[in-house]
Amino acid sequence: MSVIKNDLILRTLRGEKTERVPVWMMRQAGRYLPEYMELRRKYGFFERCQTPELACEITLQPVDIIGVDAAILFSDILVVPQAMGLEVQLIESKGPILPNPIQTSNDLQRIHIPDVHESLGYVFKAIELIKKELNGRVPLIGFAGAPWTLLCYMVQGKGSKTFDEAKAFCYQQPQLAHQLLQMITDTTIAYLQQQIAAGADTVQVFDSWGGLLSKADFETYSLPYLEQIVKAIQPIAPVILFAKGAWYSLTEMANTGAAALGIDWCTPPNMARKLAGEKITLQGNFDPAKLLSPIPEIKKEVKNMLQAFGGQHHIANLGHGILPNVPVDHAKAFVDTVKEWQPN
Ligand SMILES: Cc1c2[nH]c(c1CCC(=O)O)Cc1[nH]c(c(CCC(=O)O)c1C)Cc1[nH]c(c(CCC(=O)O)c1C)Cc1[nH]c(c(C)c1CCC(=O)O)C2
Repeated sequence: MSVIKNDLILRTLRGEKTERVPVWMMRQAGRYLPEYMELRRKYGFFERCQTPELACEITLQPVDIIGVDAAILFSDILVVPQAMGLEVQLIESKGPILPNPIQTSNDLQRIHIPDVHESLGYVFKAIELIKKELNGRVPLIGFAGAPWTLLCYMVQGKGSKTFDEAKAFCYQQPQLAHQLLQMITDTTIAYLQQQIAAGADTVQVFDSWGGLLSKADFETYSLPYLEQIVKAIQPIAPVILFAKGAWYSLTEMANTGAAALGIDWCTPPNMARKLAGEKITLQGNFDPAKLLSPIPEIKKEVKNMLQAFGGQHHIANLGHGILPNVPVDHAKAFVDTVKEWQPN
């Protein structure tokens, strides 16, 4: 194992003070990069995920091109439902499609808690390769979808603005919903443990649709499962919880013992800090669409964001994934501004 030269993110996650704020971007390996688009023309989405050499090459692209302080594994949250036995297709311009979603207790019989070595071994191989190629330049972030967000896709069968069918499933058949959430949680814990065993230095749990639930429902259908994941994983590697839109439960999420909480751009940094407490690291929260502003405007707004977080116990990031139409030099301006900034 090589020593990590730039370990700013890991030190920030441990709650240490650092000489500057570290930075990475959600979905940093993706369509705004011409180098990614070139591989996208040649290989299918899951082919890119399942071929360790391709996953490795794509993971390293933003490290080499944009200069971020961490790599994030190139994969997708939907490889977990796939490993559990559901068919997942990724249709260009339509997003994910699961042709046989879960709707009844019979449907639950079609899925299982997989042996992650067998069904997701390609991910661990990719991680080993990435660690070798990174050679300690920056840490590697592993990840998984939160059980609630995966349930959304597994029940709705496709992307949605409201995930109303997934919510109806929970409200009409709560017992079944909890059974499914527990199966996803057990799979996710084993999956993240093996990502860490393969070399991931930290992991992020993406609850992209957490904010679709009321506080009470978030604390029924999402939080207890996030808590199980944190309890199992935090003793072996720092966990970043990102529940987009679920600002109302930041206190409860901080109480899980996670190392860091992701914040979206609708949650002001001072409010997030008040709710989450003084100790925990906060990550975020630049509006991804603001990367479409002129570069001088991006620089000004990034500095405002950094000042609002105060310069310590903060990992600079977007408040959600980078948009495909962001010019590369705008993404680079975001990263460079963070790297150059010092608090007043
Ligand atoms: C909800 C969700 C998914 N996947 C993910 C989430 C949670 C984060 C979020 O809310 O954005 C997570 C994800 N997906 C991908 C990564 C790779 C690592 C990274 O760079 O952050 C990560 C961390 C690659 C991807 N996953 C996907 C792409 C685009 C595929 C392509 O067309 O090349 C990439 C680079 C496909 C995908 N995968 C998913 C959707 C809805 C889509 C289609 C919409 C879209 O294209 O953005 C499910």
